[in-house]
Amino acid sequence: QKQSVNSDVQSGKKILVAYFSCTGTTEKVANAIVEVTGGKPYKITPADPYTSADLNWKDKNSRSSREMSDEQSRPVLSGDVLNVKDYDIVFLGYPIWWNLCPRPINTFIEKYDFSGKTIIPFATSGSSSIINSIKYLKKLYPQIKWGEGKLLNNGTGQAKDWAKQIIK
Ligand SMILES: Cc1cc2nc3c(=O)[nH]c(=O)nc-3n(C[C@H](O)[C@H](O)[C@H](O)COP(=O)(O)O)c2cc1C
Repeated sequence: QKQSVNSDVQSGKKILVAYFSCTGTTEKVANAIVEVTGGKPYKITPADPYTSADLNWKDKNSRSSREMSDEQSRPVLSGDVLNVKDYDIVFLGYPIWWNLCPRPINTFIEKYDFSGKTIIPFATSGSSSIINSIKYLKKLYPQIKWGEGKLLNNGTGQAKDWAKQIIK
């Protein structure tokens, strides 16, 4: 699978770097990936922005806790409408929330038709791995070609090295 991603990029396919980030950590590595790939950045923007109270994982009733305990939760997004047809490969970045991707990522994937496209996930976290979140995405969205994802907790240098190696 990785082989075909590489040759797709070599043949000049267009790259989108879509990401969701509340406190800037994922955004930093997303920007590093943009720099290396020449892809178009796209910030996934919830219509209702997350406040720090919303992000309090110690509070069972906070917005993020309620959303993550509800598999059907799909927070509404705002922001520019994407023309997915313009892109062949999508890097998709998010913070790990409760060992998963945040629900706005599900809203994003379901809002557009990514069937047959390659999506390469990347994430940042406090310490959790990305593996469980990818397993869940593959299960929910088998029509998408999922590239090998990567946890990018070691900053922009790691992000650049990784992205370079994917498009080389
Ligand atoms: C609601 C919530 C849940 C989180 N759950 C986890 C988790 O399960 N494992 C983990 O390692 N980090 C967890 N974190 C920490 C974030 O993944 C980490 O701080 C991430 O880098 C934030 O990215 P951002 O600045 O792009 O929003 C959680 C953070 C929040 C706000």
